[in-house]
Amino acid sequence: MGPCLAHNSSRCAWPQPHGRLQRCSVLQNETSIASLDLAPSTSSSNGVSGLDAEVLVELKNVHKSFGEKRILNGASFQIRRGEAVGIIGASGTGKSTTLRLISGLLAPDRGEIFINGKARVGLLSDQGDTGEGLRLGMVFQNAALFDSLTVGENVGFMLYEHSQLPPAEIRRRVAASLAKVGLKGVEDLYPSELSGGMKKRVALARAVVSDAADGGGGGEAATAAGRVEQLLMYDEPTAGLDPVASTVVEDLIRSLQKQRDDDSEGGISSYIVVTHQHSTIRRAVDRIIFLHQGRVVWQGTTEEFDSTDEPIVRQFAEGSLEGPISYV
Ligand SMILES: Nc1ncnc2c1ncn2[C@@H]1O[C@H](COP(=O)(O)OP(=O)(O)OP(=O)(O)O)[C@@H](O)[C@H]1O
Repeated sequence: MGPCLAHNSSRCAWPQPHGRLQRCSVLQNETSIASLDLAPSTSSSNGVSGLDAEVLVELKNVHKSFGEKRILNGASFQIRRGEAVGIIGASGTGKSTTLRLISGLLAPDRGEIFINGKARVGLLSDQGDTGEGLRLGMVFQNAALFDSLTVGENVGFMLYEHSQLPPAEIRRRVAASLAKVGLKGVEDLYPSELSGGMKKRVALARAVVSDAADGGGGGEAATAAGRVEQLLMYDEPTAGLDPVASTVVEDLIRSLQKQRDDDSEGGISSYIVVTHQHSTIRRAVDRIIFLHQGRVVWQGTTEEFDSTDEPIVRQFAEGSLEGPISYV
C-alpha cells in the first residue's frame, strides 16, 4: 500500500479527445509540483499563437496585481525549446509570480500566456481542452517537502496520487529518480533528517520522477519525465546553500536537461531558473531575462550580461547602491 495522501491535494481530471483522462494537479498551499500537459498547436484557430513550434512558453503583455499592488506591468517574453533561461531582477519584482503564472497557479489580470502555442485560459484547474505534448513542472523555493512523509513518499507523491501503478513499481521509479540526483537509499528518511542541499535534490527528484506508462525507459529504469516533453521551472534552487552544495544543484539542473542532439521522445527540453545567485547564473543558464518594475527590461546571453551597458543590469550585476534600482 502506498501512503494515504489524498488529504494533501486537490485534483481535477477531464476527458481527452481520445478518451483517456488528462492529469492536472495543484497541491494545496503550492507546496509541491504543479504539472499540466498541453497539446502542441497545429492550427491557427482562436487561442492558438500558431507562430513558431519551437516556442514553448510565451507571455504577451502580461499584467498582474495583488490588490492595489501592481506586480507585472506588461511583461512579454518567449522560452524556446532547448533553452536554459534565468529570470533575474530585484527582490519583489515578480519573478516567482511569473513562474506561478506560467505554471497556471495564478491567472493574469490582462495579457496572454501561450503554452506550447496554446492560450492558457484562467487557472490550471480551469483548463479544459488538452492533449499530450508538454508537461510543466515546478520546483518550489524551499523544496516544500511534506514533513510527515518519508523521502520516498514525497518523491512518489504524484504517482501514488494520480497513477494506477502498483506500489512496488512506484518504489522502483522513486529509487531511480533519487539515484539520478545522487541520493541512493534515503527513501525511508524524513525531511527533517536531511540537509538543505539534500532537500533541494529530493525536490528535483520529485519533479522528474517518471509517470510514463512504461517508466519512460521501455522496461529499463525510469528516465526523467518519461516520454513527455517537459519544461521545468526552478524557483531559487540554490538559495541558502553553501557554494559547493550550490554547484552540485547547478550541475544537476544542467544534467537533467536533454542534450540538443538527443532526438529521443520526451525529457526536459527547456528550463527556467529564478535566481539571485551569481554562480547559478554562470553555471546553470545560457540566457537571461531581466525583470524590473513588472517588465522585461533586458534579455541576452550570459556573455552579453557581462558586457551590456544597460544601467539596471550593471547596477544589479555589481550590487551597487547607485542606479535605477532603489529599495527606499
Ligand atoms: N499571493 C499573493 N498575494 C499578495 N501579494 C503577493 C502574492 N504573491 C506575491 N505577492 C507580492 O508580490 C510581490 C512580488 O512577489 P514575487 O515573489 O513574485 O517576487 P520575486 O521577484 O520573486 O521576489 P524575491 O526575489 O524576493 O523572491 C511581492 O511584493 C509579494 O509580496
